Formats: sequence, C-alpha cells, structure tokens
Amino acid sequence: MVNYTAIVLAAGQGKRMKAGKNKQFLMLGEQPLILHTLDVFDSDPWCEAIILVTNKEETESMDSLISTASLDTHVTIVQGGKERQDSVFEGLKVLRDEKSLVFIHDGARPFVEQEHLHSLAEVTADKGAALLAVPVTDTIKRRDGHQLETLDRSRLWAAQTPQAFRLSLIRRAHLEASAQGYGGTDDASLVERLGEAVEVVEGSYNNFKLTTPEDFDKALAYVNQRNELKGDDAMFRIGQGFDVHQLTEGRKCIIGGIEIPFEKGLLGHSDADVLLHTIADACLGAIGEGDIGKHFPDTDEAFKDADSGKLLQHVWQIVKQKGYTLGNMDCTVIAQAPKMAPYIEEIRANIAGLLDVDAGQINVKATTTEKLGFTGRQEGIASQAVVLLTKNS
Ligand SMILES: Nc1ccn([C@@H]2O[C@H](COP(=O)(O)OP(=O)(O)OP(=O)(O)O)[C@@H](O)[C@H]2O)c(=O)n1
Ligand SMILES: C[C@](O)(CO)[C@H](O)COP(=O)(O)O
Repeated sequence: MVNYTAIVLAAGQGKRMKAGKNKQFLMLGEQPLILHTLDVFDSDPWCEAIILVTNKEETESMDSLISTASLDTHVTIVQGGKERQDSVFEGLKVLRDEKSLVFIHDGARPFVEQEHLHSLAEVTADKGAALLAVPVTDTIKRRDGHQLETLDRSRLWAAQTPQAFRLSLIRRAHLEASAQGYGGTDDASLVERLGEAVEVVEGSYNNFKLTTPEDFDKALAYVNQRNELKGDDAMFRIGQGFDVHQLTEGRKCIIGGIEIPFEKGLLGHSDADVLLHTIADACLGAIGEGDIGKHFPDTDEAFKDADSGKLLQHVWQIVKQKGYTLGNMDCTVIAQAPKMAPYIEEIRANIAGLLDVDAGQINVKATTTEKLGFTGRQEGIASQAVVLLTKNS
C-alpha cells in the first residue's frame, strides 16, 4: 500500500459547460459531480486525506455539501486562485511532509478507477513524478493559417489527472513556474520544465474531463448505466429460494399448486406447497423484502391451510408494485417420490397462470437424491428456485 494525499480541484467556473454555474455542483444522477469525484478517493484505502480546492464564494456551499456526504476520509477545504495553477498552489500550501506523495486531480474527472490510482501511486513512489494518460485516438494536426502539419500520433498521449508527485518536487516546480511567469495547463508540464522525468501510466478513456455539455450528457449516460445494475431501481434483480416440508400421512401432496396422488402429503401451517413457497421466497429475496415467514407468519390463524397460490399472488403484487416483472425462473423439486415428471408441465402452466406470465419464462425440473438424506428416505420434499426480475421501462 502506497499512501497519498489528493488535491481535488473545484475552483473553476465551468464556463465551457455553459450551465450558468460552476459545473461541480451540477447533479450527475443522484448527486453533484464533485461528490462523485470525492467518492472515488474516499473509497480508496490508499488515500489518507483530501484537500478540496474551491472558490471563495462557494466555500460555504461546498462545506455544507461535504457535511451531508458522509465521507470517511478527512476533507480540508482550501480557497483556490484565478487560474488552475494558482488553485493547485493554494492546495500545496497546506501540505507539510515533503517526502509524501500528492495526487493532483480535476474535480471534473469523476470516473478515475482505483486500479489506475494504485498503479500511479506505485510508479510515483519509485520515480517521483507520474501522470495518467491515454494514447490519442484521433489524428492530430497543427494548424498555422492554411498550413497544416500532421503530428506523429504514435508518440502522442492525452494527459489526464491525477498527476502525482513527491511533494518537494511539485512544490519546487510551482515556485519556479510562478517566478518565471509560466502558466501551464497541467502540473506535469511544470516539472518537465525543470528537466525532470515524468512517467506515463496508461489510464482509461473513461477518465474523461467534463468540460462541455456533450461531456456532461456522456457522463450522465455512464452514471445511469452504472445505476441500472444496482439498488431499488436496478434493471435486473435476482433472488433465490429454498424450502423443505415434511412428508406425513393424512395430508394432501400439493406441489406447484397441483395435487399429486401419493400415499403421504406435505405437513405445514398452510397447504405446505413447498414449490410455491420457494418461488415466493425467491421473489421476495429479489426485491429485498425478506421471506414468506415475514409476510405470512405461521402463528397467524389467517394462513392456516392457506392456498399457497394465493400467497404467491400476493407476493407477486408486491413485486409488480415495485415495477418489476419476471425475466425467468428456474426451479428444482427434490423428491425421491412421488415421481414428478408426469406433473411438470401442469405445474409450469399453473405457475404461469398465477403470475400471468408465459410458461416459457418458467422452468420446473425434479431430481431425487439417490435415496440419500431426508429426501432420499422420503421423510420430506425440498425445493430450490432462482428468479430473475426485470424493471418495467
Ligand atoms: N482557477 C481554477 C480553474 C480550474 N480549476 C479546476 O480545475 C479543473 C480542470 O479545469 P476545467 O475543466 O478547465 O474547469 P473550469 O475551469 O471550471 O472550466 P472552464 O475552463 O470551462 O471555465 C476543474 O475541476 C476546475 O474546477 C480550479 O480549481 N481553479
Ligand atoms: C490537467 C488537465 O486535465 C489534463 O488534461 C487539463 O490540462 C486541464 O485543462 P483545462 O484547460 O483546465 O481544461
């Protein structure tokens, strides 16, 4: 582990974004742009502290934003300067340990990945200066009036941030640049001017800077796509269920809503339909709503001998209210006996009817356990199910 301090720059005006305010405060999905960027460093265990450089006029609003963000890493807010370089210099002023590593990062680059932060830290610990960059993919032309020159693309890299340095080196580079009145568009260029080597660590094209409205649209699509895979609004949710009921004489053997002729039946508070209970559990699991025990307690007389088809339909209403529908489900009945094969299609059609979906979305299969265990001894029947739910658009 190589520790570093991150200086995150947010003191610009975001003029090219044309949003009428500093782009750092624009909502990118569920939170402002700057919080996405801070989250990256907050969740990196190698990052020891964050220096957030902000506008004088925005210090208060940035401060209250941070206080609502529940970040674990300590954030010091510093007032920036007129140009980006001035803002970096203000950030450097609060650091003391000259041997430590400092990462300088644009607040407007929220998608930097942790593996690249770590590669950068390791290279910088060894070499003293490094930056993330990607090979340019366009052909680059230098234009002088009507005269064009095509540059050799094989040697061209698009510089990103973070740019990382030993503190003593980047402080010296900034002092020198300021003494000479040199203004660079990045920090590495100031170190290059000292004649010092700066290593290139290949990053990702995802680590783009949000500069124009088009960049913002691209970032929003990226964030939405990421969110589709998680949380209450996820496009897909998966759940699994498992249940067992004891086989006993004097009870009906109801599996998947179909009464199967057999010398024994399943014991339970309700009709003990092991398969429908399993499916209900898988559905509740997928939407994060616990299990059927929570919704239909076996201490409640209302559910005595209850038709499990009705219970499953109740669960399915909850699923639908949350905006989900069935992708598909796959179930296994684990029974030594009765023989399930003759009933599988009827069960499948019954479940499809209960949920008002196509039978093709449902697979039901059965297995014995080769006479092993409690199912093999015909003491009980078990079942398993996995359910994939998809969000209605
Ligand atoms: N005086 C400045 C200028 C810029 N930045 C920061 O440096 C990063 C990169 O700069 P850029 O994308 O150019 O942001 P802005 O300066 O805000 O944008 P613009 O040039 O369009 O006004 C941004 O996170 C920006 O907030 C800064 O901290 N202080
Ligand atoms: C530092 C930087 O992000 C590297 O690509 C870039 O140079 C910042 O430039 P800007 O003029 O502030 O957009």
